[in-house]
Amino acid sequence: MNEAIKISSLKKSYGTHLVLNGLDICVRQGEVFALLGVNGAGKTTLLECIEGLRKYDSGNIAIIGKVGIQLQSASLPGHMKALEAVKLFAKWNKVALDNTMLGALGILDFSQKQYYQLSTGQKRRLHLALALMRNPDILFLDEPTAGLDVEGRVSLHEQIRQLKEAGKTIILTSHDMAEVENLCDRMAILSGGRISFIGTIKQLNETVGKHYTITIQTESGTGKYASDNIGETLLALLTEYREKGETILDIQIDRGSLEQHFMKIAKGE
Ligand SMILES: Nc1ncnc2c1ncn2[C@@H]1O[C@H](COP(=O)(O)OP(=O)(O)OP(=O)(O)O)[C@@H](O)[C@H]1O
Repeated sequence: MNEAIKISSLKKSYGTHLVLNGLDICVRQGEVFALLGVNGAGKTTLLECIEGLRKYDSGNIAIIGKVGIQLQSASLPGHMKALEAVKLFAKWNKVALDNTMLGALGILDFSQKQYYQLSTGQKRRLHLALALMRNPDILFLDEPTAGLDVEGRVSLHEQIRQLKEAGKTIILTSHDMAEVENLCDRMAILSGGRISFIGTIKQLNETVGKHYTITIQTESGTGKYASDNIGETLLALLTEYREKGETILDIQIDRGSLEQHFMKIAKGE
């Protein structure tokens, strides 16, 4: 598959604080790609470097296609009506209004409302519409569903899926693993200035999926055991408990949620 973005040896510091320490990432055309990491890991910094909004110290970023950006903390003048903003952006970009796109994003429902009157979800949809104005090939979404209720989230997910179907490459940051699992083809986890994992959800599960926690409850207490080989460990534990003459009351085997796996990798454990 062709590349939409190719990043090599990217470094960025704020003063003495090294935030991106030599990143190599390829994003393929037409995929939904997530950037993950704990607060302060450098996701926004990386996005802004790719978008050309922030200078980086060294390395290379190649972008193949037209870019649209939805910033995390975008804002418009409070008294500007939604439709006025849309018309202004269309004029700037020298494009005709795309009523189909505006209708699909639900902008026409609140087009006469002033910006300050819009809900968080309506603002997000408006900013997405503005980002789509130039009909970009590559779309950057910085935490697109943060602060949205369930309905807003579901509707934005549907819009992102439709944009993918229309052939767009989408790069988003998120803290929500369920969202990433639902929407994204691949992801990169940033940790300590480096990429600690890059791949699909399936590959993430395969990488970390063999770490089990076994909890065994007996009359004399509860024992917790970590294992990479569930069959062997369980057999050894059962034999040990039998030899000690302890009656097992309950056994629980926990494979860990995707969220837990992510946190371990993101924290560099
Ligand atoms: N303009 C700046 N000047 C100095 N330091 C900054 C600046 N912007 C970000 N940083 C620092 O760089 C690090 C990475 O910040 P960044 O916002 O890129 O992280 P993030 O992963 O997007 O975090 P979050 O999940 O909280 O949005 C943080 O330690 C932050 O304090």
